[in-house]
Amino acid sequence: MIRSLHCGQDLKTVTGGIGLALCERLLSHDAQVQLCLACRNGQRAEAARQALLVSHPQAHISLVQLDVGSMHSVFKAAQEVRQRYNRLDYLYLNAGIMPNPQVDHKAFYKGLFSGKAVHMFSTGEGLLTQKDEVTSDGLQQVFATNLFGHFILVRELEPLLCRPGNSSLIIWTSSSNARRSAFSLDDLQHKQGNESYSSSKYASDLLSLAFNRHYNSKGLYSSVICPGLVMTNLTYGILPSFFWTLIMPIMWLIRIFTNTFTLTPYNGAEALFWLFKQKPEALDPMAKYHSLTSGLGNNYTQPCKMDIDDIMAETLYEKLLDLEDAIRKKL
Ligand SMILES: NC(=O)C1=CN([C@@H]2O[C@H](COP(=O)(O)OP(=O)(O)OC[C@H]3O[C@@H](n4cnc5c(N)ncnc54)[C@H](OP(=O)(O)O)[C@@H]3O)[C@@H](O)[C@H]2O)C=CC1
Ligand SMILES: CC(C)CCC[C@@H](C)[C@H]1CC[C@H]2C3=C(CC[C@]12C)[C@@]1(C)CCC(=O)C[C@@H]1CC3
Repeated sequence: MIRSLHCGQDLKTVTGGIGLALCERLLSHDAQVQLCLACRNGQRAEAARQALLVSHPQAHISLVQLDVGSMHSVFKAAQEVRQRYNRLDYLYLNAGIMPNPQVDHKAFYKGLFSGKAVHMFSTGEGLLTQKDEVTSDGLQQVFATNLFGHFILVRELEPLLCRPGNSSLIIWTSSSNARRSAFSLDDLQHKQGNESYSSSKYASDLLSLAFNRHYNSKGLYSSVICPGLVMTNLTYGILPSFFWTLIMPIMWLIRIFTNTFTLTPYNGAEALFWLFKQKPEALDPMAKYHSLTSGLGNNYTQPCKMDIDDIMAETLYEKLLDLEDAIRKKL
């Protein structure tokens, strides 16, 4: 029996985000798959469950309450999952936020004529800043939600993920916006800067590598994906949805030059779905798996080497273990 836990699967809009599209795709592929949706809002989680049951009435879908940005909630959710299940084959770490995003319009127009327009469109580099906040645990909110809550969750679910003779896979939804220069080992939480999103996603790339180094011998593997640019609540927070709808023909045009404009949650979930069909042992720990959509609308997954190294990954891992100790003492 395959069991799969997904963090951040709420149905917020009619279309839902990448997580919900993944659930649809998994159930269409294998109606027997058992899904456990870990969501912060009970009502929206139930709405997502009902939406999935409409197209897959026999599906096994359970819910667990989880606010991945709150460490108390992470410990409680992990305990609940441990009580309910004795194994997990896949853990999708998909929940992510980009609070108060600001677009640098000047940089955008400059970038258009710089000869680096394709790179700018595929990564958003230099275009976005965010304003972060502090959680009740005293952590930076983006760091806590996009990275640290997931780290604690994996550590707490270790007995279900590490089983002799069986391999399991954790899958991080990272981003093409992850950039080494936005991240500092001396400022893990990105207290000092205004690119907390990029920093947290780069940290998840590093952490995935560290997890592979520490857990492969126990049968646990970790992979990283990038969904491309997808129209979801996250992107509607950057520019209003009517604006994105208005410029849709321009985005289809840009897609001819950069296949990273996947645009729909279904397309964005391509790499998440592709990984589900792979043998964890065969995956490259240094690769980020990109969901891509061609100008003609065909989806495919392509690995791309990440700008990461073992020493940085190990240092990050050690620092997160120290922070875990401190949080455990506080709670
Ligand atoms: N859209 C895009 O272009 C890109 C997205 N990504 C990444 O894809 C992932 C999915 O985002 P996407 O579907 O686009 O955006 P959405 O905003 O639609 O989905 C994000 C999901 O994360 C959940 N979430 C956020 N904070 C928490 C929390 N504290 N606890 C539990 N769940 C939480 C949200 O739940 P709720 O409904 O309660 O808000 C929501 O279900 C994110 O990690 C994002 O960074 C990466 C590259 C590009
Ligand atoms: C004509 C339009 C396409 C103009 C839109 C300009 C920018 C707002 C966008 C260009 C590239 C986009 C991008 C993202 C957000 C919006 C853009 C900056 C992300 C950073 C969103 C979150 C991610 O994880 C990666 C995306 C990369 C590309």
